[in-house]
Amino acid sequence: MKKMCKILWEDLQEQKRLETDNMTSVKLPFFGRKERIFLPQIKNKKHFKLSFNTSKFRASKDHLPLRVIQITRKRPEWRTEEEVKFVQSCLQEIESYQSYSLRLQFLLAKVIRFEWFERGRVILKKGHCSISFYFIYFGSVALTDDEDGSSIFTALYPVVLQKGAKFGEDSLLKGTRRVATVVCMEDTKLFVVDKDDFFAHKLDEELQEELCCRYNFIKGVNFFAKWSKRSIVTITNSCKMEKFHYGQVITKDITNSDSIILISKGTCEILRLVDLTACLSYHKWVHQQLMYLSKISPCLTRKTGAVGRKRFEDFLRKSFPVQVLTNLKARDLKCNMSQGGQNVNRHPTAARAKRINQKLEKQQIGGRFR
Ligand SMILES: Nc1ncnc2c1ncn2[C@@H]1O[C@@H]2COP(=O)(O)O[C@H]2[C@H]1O
Repeated sequence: MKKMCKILWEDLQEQKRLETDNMTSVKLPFFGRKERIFLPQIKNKKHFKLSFNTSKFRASKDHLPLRVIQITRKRPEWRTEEEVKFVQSCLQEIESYQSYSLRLQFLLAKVIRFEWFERGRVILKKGHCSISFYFIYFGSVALTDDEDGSSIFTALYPVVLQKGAKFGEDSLLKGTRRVATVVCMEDTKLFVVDKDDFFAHKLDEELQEELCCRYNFIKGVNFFAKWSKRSIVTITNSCKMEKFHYGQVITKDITNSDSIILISKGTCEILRLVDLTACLSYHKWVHQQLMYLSKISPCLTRKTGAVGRKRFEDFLRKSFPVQVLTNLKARDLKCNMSQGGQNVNRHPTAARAKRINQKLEKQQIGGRFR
């Protein structure tokens, strides 16, 4: 609101100035500062109309809700659970933060605070004691070996950490000194976790426990059996835990993914679409199955009058267990039902699809014996 008033006031001042300069005699398409308030074609003074340039008020990429800043200014014990959850949801923008378990994310959101540094500002110095660690919400920082960080803007290939990264955690956990100087490459928004809060809220224990669990799990996977301890520790520190609920698609196309997925708990199905239209043995097999089907229920082929392809598709649909192809079936069902003029949810859940499917199958069976 303040911003809006300020812009209006500035532009009204501009209008007055232009009016005194006999602006009406000059054809000026813009009124005031053109990027702020736009005045459509001034022809008649009576039709002066102020209109807002909405792009000026659109949330920018680095936008952080004011409420988050207000909450993180409070002492950890004064933050309510709802506030902490709100901060946690906003911090999902930060990739390195996402790598923690939900429990740790919550604990971090309880103690985290916001800081903003301008370009060129040294955040921490090499050799100093570690008192906090940082998440980059927006901007970038560079690492250097010299204590004052002066070489950063002249170095050819500085190590740069971008939005989403974190730094300073290792020395805080190990109680060692800083191994590098960190300088802002641009105006940078950071979330900071202080050592005192970190240990007071037993985040170190939580973190160690989580890392230990991850390490043991990764070590137990056959694929990593021959990997060195150091490599496994590196993976442990860089991997991220994610939870998926029943029926949720983990990834649509794993071949395009740049990560590998390890299942620590539960099961998932991997569906592969294979084009068998040119495969003779497959057609032979289908033919055999259809022959068999027509033997055990001859009315099916005679009564439906369906063409081979339709019968084949029906057969395929029924030949897989319901839970295996729930999603495909749901899609198929949606299509079938909308053709029949029935009203179906746009995204039926797996359970619902299963129920509808069973109902349909029952109807079909009933139909066959009528
Ligand atoms: N090569 C690197 N790549 C990424 N981060 C680094 C690298 N070297 C140092 N850091 C980070 O920079 C931080 C400097 O302070 P710390 O030693 O506390 O922790 C360090 C790491 O988090």
